[in-house]
Amino acid sequence: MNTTDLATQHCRPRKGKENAVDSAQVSNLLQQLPGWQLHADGSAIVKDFKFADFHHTLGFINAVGFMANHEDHHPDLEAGYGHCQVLWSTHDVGGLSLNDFICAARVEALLAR
Ligand SMILES: C[C@H](O)[C@H](O)[C@H]1CNC2=NC(N)=NC(=O)C2=N1
Repeated sequence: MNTTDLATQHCRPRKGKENAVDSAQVSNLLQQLPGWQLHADGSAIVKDFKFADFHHTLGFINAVGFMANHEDHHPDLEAGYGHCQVLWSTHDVGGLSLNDFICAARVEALLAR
C-alpha cells in the first residue's frame, strides 16, 4: 500500500489490542511515509514539519485540525514559530493502529503540490 492509497482511506473506530499494527507492519507502513519515524517509546509515529513563519505554521495546524476532526482521529501537536511536530497514536488501542498511518498520509497529502 503506498502513500496515495493510505491517504484515500478513512479512519474507522479501532479499539483494543487486536487492532494494533505489529512491528513488521509498522516498518512497512513507515517506508511509505517519508520523514515519519517511530517515537522513542514505540507507541506513536512522529514528524516535525518546518515552515517559513508563524502564519504558515498556523495554517498547517488548522488544516491538520480540520482533517483530524473529519476523521475523528486526533494528533498531539507541538508547535513553535516555524515548525509543528505531529504525533499520531491510537489511545483506544494503546499504541499504533492503521488510523495513525492513514492520518500521517493525509497530512502529507495536505502538503503535496
Ligand atoms: C469516540 C471517538 O471516536 C474516539 O474517542 C476517538 C477520538 N479520537 C482519537 N484520537 C486518537 N488519536 N486516538 C483515539 O483512540 C481516538 N479515539
